[in-house]
Amino acid sequence: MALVRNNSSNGREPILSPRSLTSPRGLTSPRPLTVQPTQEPVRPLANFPPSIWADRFISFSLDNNELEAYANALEGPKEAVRSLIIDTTMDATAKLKLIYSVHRLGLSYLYPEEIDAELNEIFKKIDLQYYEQVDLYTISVQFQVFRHHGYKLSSDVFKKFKDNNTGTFTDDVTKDVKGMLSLYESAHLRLHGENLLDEALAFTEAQLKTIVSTLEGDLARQVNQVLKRPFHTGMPMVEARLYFNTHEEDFSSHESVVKLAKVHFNYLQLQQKEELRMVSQWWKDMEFQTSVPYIRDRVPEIYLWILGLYFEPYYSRARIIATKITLFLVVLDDTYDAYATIDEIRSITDAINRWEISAIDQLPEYIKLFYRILLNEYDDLEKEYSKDGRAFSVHASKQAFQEIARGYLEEAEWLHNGYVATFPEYMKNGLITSAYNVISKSALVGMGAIADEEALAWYETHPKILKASELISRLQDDVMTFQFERKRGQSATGVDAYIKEYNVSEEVAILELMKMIENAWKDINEGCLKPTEVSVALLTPILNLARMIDVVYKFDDGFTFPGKTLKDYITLLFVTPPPSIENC
Ligand SMILES: CC(C)=CCC/C(C)=C/CC/C(C)=C/COP(=O)(O)OP(=O)(O)O
Repeated sequence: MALVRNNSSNGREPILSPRSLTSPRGLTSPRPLTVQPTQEPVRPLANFPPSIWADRFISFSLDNNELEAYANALEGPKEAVRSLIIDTTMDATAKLKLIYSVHRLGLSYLYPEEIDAELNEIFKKIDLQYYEQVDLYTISVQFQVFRHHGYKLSSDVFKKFKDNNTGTFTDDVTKDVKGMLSLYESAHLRLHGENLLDEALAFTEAQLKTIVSTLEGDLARQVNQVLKRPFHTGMPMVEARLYFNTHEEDFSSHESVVKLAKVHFNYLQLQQKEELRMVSQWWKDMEFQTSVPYIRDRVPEIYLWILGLYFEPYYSRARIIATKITLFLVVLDDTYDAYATIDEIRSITDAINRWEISAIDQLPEYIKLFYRILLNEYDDLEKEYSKDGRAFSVHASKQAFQEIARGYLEEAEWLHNGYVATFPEYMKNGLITSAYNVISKSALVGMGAIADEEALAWYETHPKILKASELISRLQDDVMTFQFERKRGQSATGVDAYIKEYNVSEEVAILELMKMIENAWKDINEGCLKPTEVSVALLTPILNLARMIDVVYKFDDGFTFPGKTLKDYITLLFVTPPPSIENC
């Protein structure tokens, strides 16, 4: 949340214009609108920057023949890469490098069993003595490839790079830029107690920053890229495109990998542009831009966020559902933070908890259309998923939505009463308002058979990895937005709660919260190691939610002001043509 508090009504258009009362889905207001000459209350308007994209993505027109042609073109290289992965004549070092590249290019979901079988076989036979003979780059790649896939290769493999006398890293490390870069990537996979990796991260970061301006070509691009964001905390789809552009030497010897990556990028871009068109059209048809014009109008940004959770083609329906529900969250969050009065917030929260259309009468005019659409969308989902016995996931999403409304109300009550919560109190509510419980549960709705009742039951236990992802979301957002929130008179942030609780300076509070975020990342890394509590397919969206917070909030409030990172990412994925497949 950002921008300066603005208490004037600002000469805005009436919130609910007659046009906004009808929609193609028959969402007509039950009563004719009579304009009451009531006095407009003081509202905490934020004047959010408008959408950068306007209707740009609505005009896309999918050519199904083209999509099908790409789908067919995938088959050949897909099988050729499969043959490489299971090739018994390839030595373990080459095999691990291949699997590393396949993973970084976003292709490992095509071969889950083959890759696991290969890694399992190699991991069983690993002799730590082997690592005494090999260079830093090779060790780092192997360390990452094992940890990416849940195998806990010991961080002791890096021990030999530390000088026992000085306790620092050896000169050989400093001279090996590629090795350092790869060690830096590896260190982000650290677990609790892996002090060597904590030190390696600080050391390599400082070294790479010192030398980056002296480098040229791909190496310079790679180092700049990793310093901005290492693979492990990035958005998988974007990381795949960047890796393809700057690490060609890693995989160019395998022609089928190059070809597969190219066709795959082209296929996915078409599919995703169509999905983005669908949600953009829906948003326009639902007339949110006119009924709730005070919110952050961020359809491509929210679609990107959800694409960050899962990009696999078979989650297309899941992405559409999760995007719509997350857009509902934006409406709710901005209504509570940047428009409604406290009485209106109480009544909206009550209506969301009653969840029945008759509750619409208690709502202020401006939010009635939203309420109707919210109930309709969930009704449609319930009908759609009841057919195959999956309505339980829709109910879980709805309950989480009701819970977050109560969480937002709690924040609003604190603010209304001028109360700064204790830190534990803040965090209890803050994990709810992180929105990640709603989003992760909503993400399950369209995922199909793997998101069964057992999977949901695991989510309901509020596992450590989910808590960690929520904590990262809540605190990374707070650290980047608390100054703006304060300016707007919003003091419900973790930074203020921490300062009050522990009577420390702002700097100390921020450092402590950053440490909590680091520890939460270690929890996530541990939760992704074998044996995992649930399947990797269910864990990955939770890991990816944490990654998306890093993407959006690492440098600034990238959601309120999406003109930097998110604009670049949206441009790269949905505007810039993917690598050409001519001559493939
Ligand atoms: C909290 C957070 C980063 C959530 C991310 C998940 C997500 C996409 C939620 C939808 C609503 C949203 C964009 C909240 C962040 O804005 P904000 O900074 O105004 O959130 P706040 O009002 O909860 O601080």
